[in-house]
Amino acid sequence: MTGTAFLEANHVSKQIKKEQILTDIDLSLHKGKIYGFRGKNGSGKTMLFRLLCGLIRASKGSVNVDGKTLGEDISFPPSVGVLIEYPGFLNGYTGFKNLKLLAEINKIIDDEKIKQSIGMVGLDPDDKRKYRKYSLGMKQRLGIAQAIMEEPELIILDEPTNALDSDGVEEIKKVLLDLKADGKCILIASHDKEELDYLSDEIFMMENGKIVDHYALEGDSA
Ligand SMILES: Nc1ncnc2c1ncn2[C@@H]1O[C@H](COP(=O)(O)OP(=O)(O)OP(=O)(O)O)[C@@H](O)[C@H]1O
Repeated sequence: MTGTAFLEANHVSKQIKKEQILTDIDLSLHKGKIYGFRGKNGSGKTMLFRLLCGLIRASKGSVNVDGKTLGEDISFPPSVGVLIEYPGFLNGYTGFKNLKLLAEINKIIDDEKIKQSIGMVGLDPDDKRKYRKYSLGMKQRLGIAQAIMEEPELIILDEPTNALDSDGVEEIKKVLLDLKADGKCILIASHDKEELDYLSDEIFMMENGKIVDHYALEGDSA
């Protein structure tokens, strides 16, 4: 693909103690695309995502976002939405209140935008139930709303459709394709080959912390 990549990983490796977790990862990812990451449990998808969003640092190599190097020019990508494992939502607050607390960190969106994001993932923004009463699927939807509410340029989602019923999966697929059409750079890890193939422009296959295959999907939903 021509043009400057939005997110680049250059020979990235990660070692924790003696264990080699990621080895020589190269990525060149663009805006307006969805990238799917597939691999067995423990193949390194989550660790790679942590690294790309600045939560951990590479042992070797570098990650650049929009031309800036993580850990040198910037600590975190300037505009990123992340869903990795279970977000630390507070049990005693509603979904809206949880997102409002998080929105107060950056202060770039108002209540209306929070409610709109909650609605986009198929939840009721005015639901008075506390987070502890949410089903697993509702928690997952709220996690996605949290990741997209500030309209970040880079969206990193680890298993976004986990725990969702088939309606939920369809809703989230549509949300992700709309975000792609808006020019976001979207990374998704999933075990579901069919879902990943449907959404993605390119697939990265991971095995033992390495990218063992990388291919573009023809005739995707773009
Ligand atoms: N904090 C840690 N310290 C040391 N090793 C870790 C740590 N976290 C994960 N690992 C190891 O890193 C490897 C990659 O794990 P990772 O969670 O990235 O895999 P994954 O592809 O996301 O798996 P899954 O599909 O189960 O989510 C595994 O071998 C795991 O045991």
